[in-house]
Formats: sequence, structure tokens, C-alpha cells
Amino acid sequence: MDTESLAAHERLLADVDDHPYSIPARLALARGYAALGYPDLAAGEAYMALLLTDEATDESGEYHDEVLEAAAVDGGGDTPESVSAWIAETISLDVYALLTTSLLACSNLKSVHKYTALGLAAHPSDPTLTSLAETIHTRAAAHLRRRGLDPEKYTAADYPDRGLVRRELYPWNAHEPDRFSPPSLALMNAQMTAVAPALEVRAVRLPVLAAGGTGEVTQLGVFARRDLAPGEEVFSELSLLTAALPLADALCDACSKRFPPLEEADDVVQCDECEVVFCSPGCRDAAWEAYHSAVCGADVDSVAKDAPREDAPDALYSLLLLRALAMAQARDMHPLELPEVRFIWGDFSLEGARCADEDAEAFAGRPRTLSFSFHLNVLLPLHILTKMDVNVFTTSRRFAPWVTNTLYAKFRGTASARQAPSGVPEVAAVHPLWCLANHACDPNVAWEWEGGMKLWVRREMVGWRRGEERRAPREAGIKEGEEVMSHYCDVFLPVKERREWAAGALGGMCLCDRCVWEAEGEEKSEGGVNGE
Ligand SMILES: C[S@@+](CC[C@H](N)C(=O)[O-])C[C@H]1O[C@@H](n2cnc3c(N)ncnc32)[C@H](O)[C@@H]1O
Repeated sequence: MDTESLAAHERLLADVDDHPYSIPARLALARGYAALGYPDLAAGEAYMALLLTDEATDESGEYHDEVLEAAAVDGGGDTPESVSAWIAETISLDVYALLTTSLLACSNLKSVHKYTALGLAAHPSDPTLTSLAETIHTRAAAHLRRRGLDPEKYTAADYPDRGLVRRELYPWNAHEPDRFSPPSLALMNAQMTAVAPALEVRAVRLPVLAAGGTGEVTQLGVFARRDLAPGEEVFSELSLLTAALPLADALCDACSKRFPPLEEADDVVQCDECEVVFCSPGCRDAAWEAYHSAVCGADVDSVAKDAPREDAPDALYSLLLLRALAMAQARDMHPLELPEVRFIWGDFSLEGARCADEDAEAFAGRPRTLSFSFHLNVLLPLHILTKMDVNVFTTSRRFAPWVTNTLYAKFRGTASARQAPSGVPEVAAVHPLWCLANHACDPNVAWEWEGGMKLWVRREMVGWRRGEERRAPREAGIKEGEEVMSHYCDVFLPVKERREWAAGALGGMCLCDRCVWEAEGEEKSEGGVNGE
């Protein structure tokens, strides 16, 4: 983004800061995002404008008076009636038009359908909304046909409601540190020394794995400070950035450790103020400081209560988001400044990468790799924040949709999950130091997450195979200065399956030495289990 556009965008953001209840200011910000090729962010801000119009017309609205005051300054007159007329005649249609066209670009067809219907109820003869209703129907029918389904048998409730949006380090995001600067590395290494005195964080060159990418990029990795012997435990990190589905095993709310059997559960304690349970008084106190004071008694976890089985991963990401918002609120910090979040990898698109498809123009031709659902990325955070008694109009810098998107980008690249026996992931966590370790299908460490994340040097390395050909395992142990290679997938799977499994976390197909060697031959390995 050039300096002039960035300055113009900064003025729109500042206008919303200065006039948080002004509907035109919010609408101008939404238009600004649409013009810059961020329809997802435009939809978020257009929805905020819609909420403000509701506040203006609803006498019992919490911010009714503030919105009327702002409307009077913006030219809506100084009576509730004049403001209502001003909204109906000059604002409402623009809000619906921007919200719906933005959601359409993001392929959130169920949501577009809903807001187009609401827009048409308020403006029945509007040609743009009328033709949009047709477009939604046509796109939904094409989507269903592509899946071999008969559109006649489906209603708007079955329309897809998810799309891909730009995954970027937003140009106006002043919170992302230079991860490679000496002060950043010193900070990360101070944290690393506390959990792993024999390891250090360093910059490393890695191959670009994203489709269409070439060459190498600089990223971070974890290295041995001294020779490490096979079996040596080298790392133990406790994270409170955790999430568990409501039906998961009985787990500590803070660290996700499974509770011991009742007769051994002397340490298990309940919060003094609500029903949430922790594995120990230590976890209870740490949780209160870190996040629980912001959500105690607020029943926020119910957000994932009814998630269907196939949506379990998304529900876990939403719960991680919820935890991060609660951490920010409890500590009065910007979510992107949280030590748990600040340095982690967001897998943002590389500068200059392009993409061309039917929606490319709405996204300024930039690649789109971040999952976006209006429900999860916009409505859910607003719902959570409202439950935490946060004024969502005056806290835009801290809790805007671009902040939510950035958090999702970071979590989607780094969270680890534990599965129920059914294979459905039911618990997730982000361990900010563990997730600095890179992946190899011939890893030199193994890990286990139960309460804390533990990492030890493998006692035996993995044997390689392609077809009938075998390559004996390398000698176990890690030499001083050697990179610690973790694993993001079951390393006993055949190469094709390993690559498929790890592709999400790696951002593309694995090109580690073992994968390259095994893929050259026939892919005929046997299955196995995760771990060592
Ligand atoms: C969990 S992070 C690992 C730490 C990361 N390198 C950093 O700078 O924070 C995962 C990302 O690291 C990169 N990565 C990890 N292992 C890799 C490998 N074997 N080859 C290339 N990239 C790798 C990928 O970009 C992946 O999305």
C-alpha cells in the first residue's frame, strides 16, 4: 500500500476513534476497506454501521443517546424522528448495499441471503438488492450442483457460508514486531531459557512451500546450544492459551490437563465466583490473572456448544480466539501485543503474490488463504466482547475485524490439537515457544502435550523407505548448533499422506529430505502411530 493510501486510511480509522457513534464515519471506513480490496473487513465495518442504525431507532438501545447525539452532528437533525428519517432516506440502503456486496465477494452466501432479505424489506424496490438476490440464488445453485446436489431440494439455510480472504500483515498493523531484530530475539530467548535452557531461537532460511512460490524465506527456528543426548528432556512449556470443546474430557480450564481420578484429585479447585474448575490452586490463580477475571460468570464458552462434529476444528479456533480476547481484556492490552501471541508465525502471504479468479478484483488480485466466515470472524467476537461488557464501538482499534483475522491467521498456523478416541479434535492450544520449532518428517525430537508441552530428544530416528528400498535411521542425538526439528504430522505414514496432513500447518507440500527421497520412489509405506 502506498504512503498516501495508508495515510488516507489512517484518517478514516482516526475519524472512527474520534466519533465512535457516527454512522457516516463507520460507513466511510467500510467503503475504505472495500476500495483497498478487503471486502471481509468492509463487511465487518458495514455491520457495525448497521448496529449503529439499530441503536438510533431503538429507544432501549444501550447507546441510543450517544448515537442520536452523533447523528445530530452528522446532519440527522435533533429529534429521534428526524434521525430515523435521515437513516431511512440517506444511510440504510448504502449500509445494506455495502454489507451484502462485501459478503458476496467473500462467498458467505447464507449471510448475504439474510442481509439482502432484510435490505429488501426496508427498500423493496431497490434494483441492486433485487438483482443481488438473483445472483445469490444462481451462485448457490451452482455450488450445490458442483457437489452433485439438486438445488431444488435445498433452501437458503443450506447455502455455503464461508470463503477465503487475504491473509496479510495489514499495512496499518503497528503491533507486529520485527521478529528478526536483536531485541525481539533477545526477548524470545529470555522466555526460551526459562523453559528450555539448552535451546535458543534463531533466524533460519527455509524453502517457500506455498503453491506458486519459489526460493527461500527467512523465518525463525529453534537450535541446540550444546550437544543433546538421546532421551534427554529439553523443553517444558505451560500455556494458558488453550481451548476445549464442551464435551471433551474433564479438563483444567487453564492448562487443559486431564483431571486425575476423583480419589487423587485433591488439588482440583473451583473458581470462588463461578463453576469453572482448575487442576490446581496455581492454575486457578494464574488463570485469574491471565484471562479468567474478564470472563468469570459470563458463560462465553457456550459459543461452541452446538458445533457439529465436522465443525470441531473451527469451534476450537473460535474458543482460542475467545481466550485471547479475554486475555487482552483481563490485562488491558491489545490482543496482538499479548506475549502469547506477539511473536508467533502468521503465515502471511508473501509480498507481490497474485491470484486471478472470479472474485480476484474485490481482493485487489491478492492471494486468499485465510478462512473467513461472517459468523465466526465478525459476529462471534462481537458476541463474546458484549458478554465481557466491552463497548464494541469505542474499542475499534483493539477489537476490529482485522485484529480477529490476524489472530486467526496466527492460530491456524501454530495451534496443536488433541483428539478424542473418535478422531475428532477436542482440545487445542497455542504454545508460543514450542511453535517456533520447524517440521521435518525425520524429526530429531518427539513431543507430548498433557498439561504442559514436553519435548525430548528422540531415542531412535525414523527409518526411510521407498517401495522396497530402505535407508537406515540416522544416529539419534542433536549436536550443538543443530536445528531442533519437530513434527507436525504422524511421521510413520507414507509420504503422500504425510504431505497431505502437514500441508495445512506448513502452508504447502513438505520438501524435507525424507519426503523428497521417498517421493522419488514408489509410495508404499505402512501406517503407524504418532510420537516416538
Ligand atoms: C509453527 S511455524 C514454525 C516456526 C516458524 N518458522 C516461525 O518463523 O515462527 C510453521 C511454519 O514454519 C514454516 N516451516 C516449518 N517447517 C518447515 C519446513 N520443513 N520447510 C519449510 N517451511 C517450514 C512454514 O512456513 C510453516 O507455516
